[in-house]
Amino acid sequence: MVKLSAIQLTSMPNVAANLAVIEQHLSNLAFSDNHLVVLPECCLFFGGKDAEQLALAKATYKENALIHQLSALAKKYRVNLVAGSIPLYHPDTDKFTNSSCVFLSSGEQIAQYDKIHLFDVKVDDNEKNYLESRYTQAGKTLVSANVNQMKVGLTVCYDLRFPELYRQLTTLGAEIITVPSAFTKVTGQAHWETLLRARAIENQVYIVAAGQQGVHENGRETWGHSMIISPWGEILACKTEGQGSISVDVCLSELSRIRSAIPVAEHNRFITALK
Ligand SMILES: O=C(O)CNC(=O)[C@H](CS)NC(=O)CCC(=O)C(=O)O
Repeated sequence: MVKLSAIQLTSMPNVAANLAVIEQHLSNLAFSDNHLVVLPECCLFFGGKDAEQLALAKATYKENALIHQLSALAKKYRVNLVAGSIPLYHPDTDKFTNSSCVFLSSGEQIAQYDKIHLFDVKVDDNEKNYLESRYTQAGKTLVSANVNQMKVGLTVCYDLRFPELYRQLTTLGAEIITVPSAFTKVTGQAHWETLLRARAIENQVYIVAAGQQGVHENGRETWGHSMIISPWGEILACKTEGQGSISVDVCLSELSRIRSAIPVAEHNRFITALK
């Protein structure tokens, strides 16, 4: 058995305040090496002015401060932590990567995934246009992490709309795929649950999706509805609104049962080349 948790946040443009909220939620969760806890996208800084994330990434680059703070939390609360995403400075381009970092319960960092698909999109909400690529450098590489018995594939937010990424992570062995997010209220209402359940069903994986939710300091509204979904597509837990955590105990042998009953990986005529 392993335990999967997602923490939903209404993050502010203030690292210390967000760390305190994360710490409060972590302190309510079970101490266990077989526990995977997922935080939302931009968990340490969200809802500020456009260039502020870049400024934070630059200011914390030398000492790797954001990584150290998250590592300390994973160690203190003895949980394996998929720390949603944080901005990490990329000097070559003078931008930052929107990076999902994985820490073991020892505090050791074992993975960094840089968001591949950037949200350059027109959405009919307060802000209308999003241009994530203005300050963000897109990642290029698939990343998975082995966390004890858990084979975890990493994605971030808008990546959810690109099923090829999920298929490749699954083909490379992922059994749990994490989706730290800050979906807009408008697109979340229309698409979030359907996309998450489809990714879980088609790949026969557990999905742990942790969202931002609420009205943030810059007026932006996020959808929340953090969810843990089974490889059969069932919503095992959901937090619609507010900050807080959801947790479920799952048995990873459920995966092999579903995968042998409906062997889509074997039947798939497109993925042979990837194997
Ligand atoms: O820019 C920041 O401050 C942090 N990054 C985000 O909030 C990102 C990029 S703007 N949001 C998404 O990817 C939303 C995707 C989404 O809502 C959808 O696919 O419908």
